[in-house]
Amino acid sequence: MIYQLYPQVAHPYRYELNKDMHIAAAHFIPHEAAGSCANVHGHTYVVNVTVAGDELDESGFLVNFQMLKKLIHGKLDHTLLNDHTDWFDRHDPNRFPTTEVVARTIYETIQRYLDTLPHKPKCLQVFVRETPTSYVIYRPKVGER
Ligand SMILES: Nc1nc2c(c(=O)[nH]1)N=C([C@H](O)[C@H](O)COP(=O)(O)OP(=O)(O)OP(=O)(O)O)CN2
Ligand SMILES: [Zn+2]
Repeated sequence: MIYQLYPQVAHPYRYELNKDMHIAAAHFIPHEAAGSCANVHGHTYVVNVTVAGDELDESGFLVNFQMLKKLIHGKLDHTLLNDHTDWFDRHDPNRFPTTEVVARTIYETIQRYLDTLPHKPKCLQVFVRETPTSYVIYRPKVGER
């Protein structure tokens, strides 16, 4: 159970929802600057996703919480992140499985799904905590949301 307060994002929308997920996964950062993190090791990632919009769908949902979980937890939980070559690439630093890239790629995955919905909700923030002392927030630029 996660009951954590996350940084707020200011927005003009009527509805905002947040979905928390715990993801147990391993990774390694394929670069010498990562030091010991270049070796395979594991985390329980704590992820919070913020979605907003003005309209609900025919179910009364902004977006189904279960769909957000399926898209992210369903793909990554109990996996080696580096194996997801559609998300990560050992030859491109913008696609190494760092906390920054994990947060951005979660955003991209969710927004791609939201873009298929007729009422067009927006993902405004993705919070990813990799360790008790390290987290990243990814937010799209104002013109993208
Ligand atoms: N900007 C980033 N720096 C580091 C990342 C990252 O994704 N982005 N990742 C790592 C390692 O993967 C590591 O798992 C996490 O690093 P760190 O916060 O140093 O973990 P510790 O638990 O050892 O932190 P302490 O505060 O020292 O206990 C490294 N850097
Ligand atoms: Zn790590």
